[in-house]
Amino acid sequence: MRAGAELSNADNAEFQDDELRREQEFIDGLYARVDALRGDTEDSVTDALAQGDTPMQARLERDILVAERSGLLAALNAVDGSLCFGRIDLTSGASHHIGRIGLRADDTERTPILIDWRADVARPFYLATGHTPMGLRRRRHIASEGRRVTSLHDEILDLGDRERTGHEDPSGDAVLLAALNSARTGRMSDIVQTIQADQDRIIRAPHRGVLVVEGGPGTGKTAVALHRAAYLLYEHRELLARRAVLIVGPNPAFLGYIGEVLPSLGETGVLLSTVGELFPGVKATATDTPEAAAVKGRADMADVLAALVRDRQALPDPVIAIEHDREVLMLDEGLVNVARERTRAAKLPHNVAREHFEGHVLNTLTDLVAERIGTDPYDGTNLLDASDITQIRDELAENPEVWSAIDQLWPRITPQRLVADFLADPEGYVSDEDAAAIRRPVTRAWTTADVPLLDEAAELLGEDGRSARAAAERQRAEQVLYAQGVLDVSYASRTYEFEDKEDGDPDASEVLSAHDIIDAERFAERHEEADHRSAADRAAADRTWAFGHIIVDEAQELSPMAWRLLMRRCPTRSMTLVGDPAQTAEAAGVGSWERILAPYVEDRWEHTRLGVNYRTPAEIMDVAASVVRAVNPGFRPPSSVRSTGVRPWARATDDLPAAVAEAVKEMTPSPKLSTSLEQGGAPMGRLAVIAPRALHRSLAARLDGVTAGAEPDLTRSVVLLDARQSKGLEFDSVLVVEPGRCGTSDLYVALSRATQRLGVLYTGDLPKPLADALA
Ligand SMILES: Nc1ncnc2c1ncn2[C@@H]1O[C@H](COP(=O)(O)OP(=O)(O)OP(=O)(O)O)[C@@H](O)[C@H]1O
Repeated sequence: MRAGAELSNADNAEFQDDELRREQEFIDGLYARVDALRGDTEDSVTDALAQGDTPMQARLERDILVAERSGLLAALNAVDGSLCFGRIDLTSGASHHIGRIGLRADDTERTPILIDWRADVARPFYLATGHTPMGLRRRRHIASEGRRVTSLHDEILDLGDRERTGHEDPSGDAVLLAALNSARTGRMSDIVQTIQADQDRIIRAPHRGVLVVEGGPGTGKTAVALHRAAYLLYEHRELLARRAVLIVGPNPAFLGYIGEVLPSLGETGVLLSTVGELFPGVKATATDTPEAAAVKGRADMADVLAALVRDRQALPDPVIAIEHDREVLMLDEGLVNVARERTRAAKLPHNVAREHFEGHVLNTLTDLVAERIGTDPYDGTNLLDASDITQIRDELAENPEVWSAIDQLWPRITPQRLVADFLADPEGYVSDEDAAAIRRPVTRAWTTADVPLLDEAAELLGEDGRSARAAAERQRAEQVLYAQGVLDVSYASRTYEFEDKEDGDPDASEVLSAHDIIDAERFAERHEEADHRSAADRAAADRTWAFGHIIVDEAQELSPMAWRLLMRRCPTRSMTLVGDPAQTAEAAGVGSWERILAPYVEDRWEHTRLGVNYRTPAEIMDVAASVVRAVNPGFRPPSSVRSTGVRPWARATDDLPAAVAEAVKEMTPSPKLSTSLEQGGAPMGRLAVIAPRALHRSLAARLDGVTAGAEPDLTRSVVLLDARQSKGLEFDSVLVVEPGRCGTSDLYVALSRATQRLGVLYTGDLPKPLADALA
């Protein structure tokens, strides 16, 4: 580095090269440390796995070590090629390199050599400004390709400091703009190198309570939510590794799109899911009409389901006759009503309460029998003693007619049965119009809007204590069987060895086999303890799991019933909700955060806003905003951080498939562009054709290699989507087809997906706001 003297061009180039070389050397050292750590970790995993027949306890410890080390290995592998991206030089003379993970030197002090971006020490990298330098004199962004440093971008934060490196970036945003202008890959990438100050504050907001992050298209809500998950996992590692973080997204394609961000930050302990996947054992494969989804999502469905359950707790009409001991017992409405009210008073879920109801009915019938056979004809007193009564009760409990009456009056019900029956015959529980919207045959597959109903039903029904015990017993028996199988295998292999070595006489051996020291019961217990699935995997299989933190993306879309489900999964209410009310598509969605949250946290939640659009250039955002402004004149879209000078266009056509095919050719990278954008022969640019679903078949027929359907492959160069599917995604170029057939918010979403180019194709007339904006 030199003081700011004048340099010749040649001197300057050499000076810059020196600086680059020094940085490269340092980063080579970091990679050498990573390689060494990786080697050690791999060796310890291999050694542990090679410890064949160790005692059980040692084997458990080994499994834990393998799981932990494998996680570490995954993190080390994930950061390879993008380990270090920044450096801060402090006025104190210290300097720190910032990276995706933290590293320490292999010396006795274990000196930190790379600071994790989430550590407090790294914070000035994101927040310092010339106005508030936070003790920094310089911030450096380091750009790399793989392990090779390609350029340095320095910002001088202490204006009195005259030392220069030759890599000064006076605007301070070259790295950000390069990231925003880079070709899309079909997978979201992390933004760890260029997190902006307002985003950083949200990422590091305290863990407790509900935080709502609102912002228009492209303001980085999704990116911020994912980095917040990584930050919380770092800051509250112990709690969140145990309870896991749940990230809820609108559809599987979106989850695929964001799925690589957290692993690239070295974090894997997160469950990504749609609401439709949150009831273990059910996969939502069918689709509701918007009307049906809206009815099913309404908060009053909770009351409807509660009423359905109560109605299953029936009364005899007017009496059930039970043949017992050559007599007939009359179980009438009055008697059952008493048993039912006593059972209900316990306020237990229906299936759990069933045991109580059984008890009350058996007692009632016992009284009837005792009265008949035990009453003294002279003074009316009962001559039976306690053991007689117990015997009568036991005999009644053996009578299948008693059980058939109980099954009729208080049946065991599964959530699936309750919801399927309701949807097949909803009359009487909802209005005729709503019933017409949701009615469907019992056999149809589940939809996303059914899942919160199933979950609500599961809460109301609970698990019958007896069947829960039976299930636990079954599971235990399976484990014992499994353990028996393992022991048998070990026994068989022992015999084989002995036959070779000891002439087939097993008893001649001094080697103990597993059979000798442990039986299947004990082995099963050990096996149970050794459930080393990650918390995220266990959470995915457990409907009643309480997550440590929940992040909801596109939160504006969720129905009140979906919120009930999510709140049950997060009793601590540690949540981050991100969304944009202007992009609400679902009729079931709730219009205001107040209304969503009041039932759960009253007004105890934080609201924060992101106002800069990093995705959509100003030229495109103006067009997108015009659509919302037509219905809401006061609407203010987020301001775009860049403009490209490329104007969006609109063309009329009377042959849509031909016009789309032509436009797709124009909008996929030109040969000139593709030389710079191609990598490994595959064009980097991605184009989305966003068209009404009814046109997909005819359009796809004219587009070679296009990907479409419910879960399109977003890494392909041309993707065909409808507006709803495009939510949350982004592409280099977007072609919107027949905008007049989209609702306002869907069209706003579709028009705001492009990072570079937007074209519009239509038949007939262009909607007026678009015609004005594109004139
Ligand atoms: N600080 C940043 N540095 C680099 N890129 C950023 C930054 N913030 C956001 N981006 C990029 O801007 C784009 C939009 O971000 P993101 O998808 O998170 O926005 P969003 O608010 O969720 O948008 P939408 O509501 O339209 O889905 C992404 O490509 C993201 O990587």
